[in-house]
Amino acid sequence: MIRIQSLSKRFASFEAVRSVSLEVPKGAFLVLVGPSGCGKSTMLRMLAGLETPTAGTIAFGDEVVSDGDAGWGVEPSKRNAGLVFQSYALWPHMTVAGNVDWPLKVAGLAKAERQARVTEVLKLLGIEALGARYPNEISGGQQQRVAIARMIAPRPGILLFDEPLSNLDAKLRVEMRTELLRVHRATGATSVYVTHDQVEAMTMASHVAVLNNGEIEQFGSPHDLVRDPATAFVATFVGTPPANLIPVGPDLELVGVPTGAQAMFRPEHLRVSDKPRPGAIALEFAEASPMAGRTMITGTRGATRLTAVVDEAPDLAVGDTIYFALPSEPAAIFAASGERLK
Ligand SMILES: Nc1ncnc2c1ncn2[C@@H]1O[C@H](COP(=O)(O)OP(=O)(O)OP(=O)(O)O)[C@@H](O)[C@H]1O
Repeated sequence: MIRIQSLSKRFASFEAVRSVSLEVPKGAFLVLVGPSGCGKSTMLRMLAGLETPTAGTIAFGDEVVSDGDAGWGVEPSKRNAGLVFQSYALWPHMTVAGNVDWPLKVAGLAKAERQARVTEVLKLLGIEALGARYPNEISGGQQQRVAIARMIAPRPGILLFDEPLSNLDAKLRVEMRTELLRVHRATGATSVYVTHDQVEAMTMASHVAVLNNGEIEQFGSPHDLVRDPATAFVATFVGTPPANLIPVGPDLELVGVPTGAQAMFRPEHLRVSDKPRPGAIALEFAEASPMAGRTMITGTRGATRLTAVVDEAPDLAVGDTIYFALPSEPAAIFAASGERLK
């Protein structure tokens, strides 16, 4: 179990993390997701013990490991937590087996026990054939597997990942997501995983915290976030594709909703046509891409950008006028400031 209470981190006058509180049970796969600079890495570094919080606490199970109010924290090496970064940081002069063995040696385990554990984790990561190779003799994807094997070898109760897949090509990244989840389950550990990629977050997480400007916009399951976004930011950040937000105003009048509020419409609820329809919004056709047997259509005009997912796509060239028809009721309404009204 990980419990974070009123956690803040200030660098000089800049507050990178602002009073974050959340709790996940043992075995959870928590993803911290948000745009660049939102404070994800700072959160992870505080969990690892590499940064001391300015205020608030972190507990792993019953043990408080960081106390910002007291200015105190348990040493990184004594937290029962393993960390994997985007760059693999393997020791180049050691073989794959040597790299994985290293933390066990540091922990003072007997040789026979170490050998058995190295074999076991190399097998779990599917790299048992690479034990005698050096890091420069294996691919990037294999190096990342070695880094993960090295992290889990001493059986940490908490696994911390900072964008571990972002150096891999797109296909390998998708495969490694599944692999990582398998390893996470096999270890029974509680994982915290940082990414800016919402698709990664939504496919891997048991719990997601969406961060923006150092604050939690929403904390919940991937399903909760898509079905019931708490803020306009979350509505347009998660989902494939994310929902549309349209300002209530000249393009869209809604009874009882003030001008300036924003109405949310899901891409699968929009209809498109190359012919004008009453109430439809005229945009310029920007792109069409196939998506699981359907077509995702995007239209733009100035700052307005709408996405629809449809069965039948009109035959249009880029720049042609396309009409987006909205359902009569929006799926949600947000204030101009982003908070959910309905
Ligand atoms: N040591 C530091 N000193 C001063 N400011 C810092 C320090 N570390 C981080 N920051 C600032 O805190 C904010 C959050 O940084 P952080 O690295 O946590 O963001 P992030 O969400 O991980 O971003 P990215 O996805 O780009 O890595 C940023 O504005 C960053 O410039």
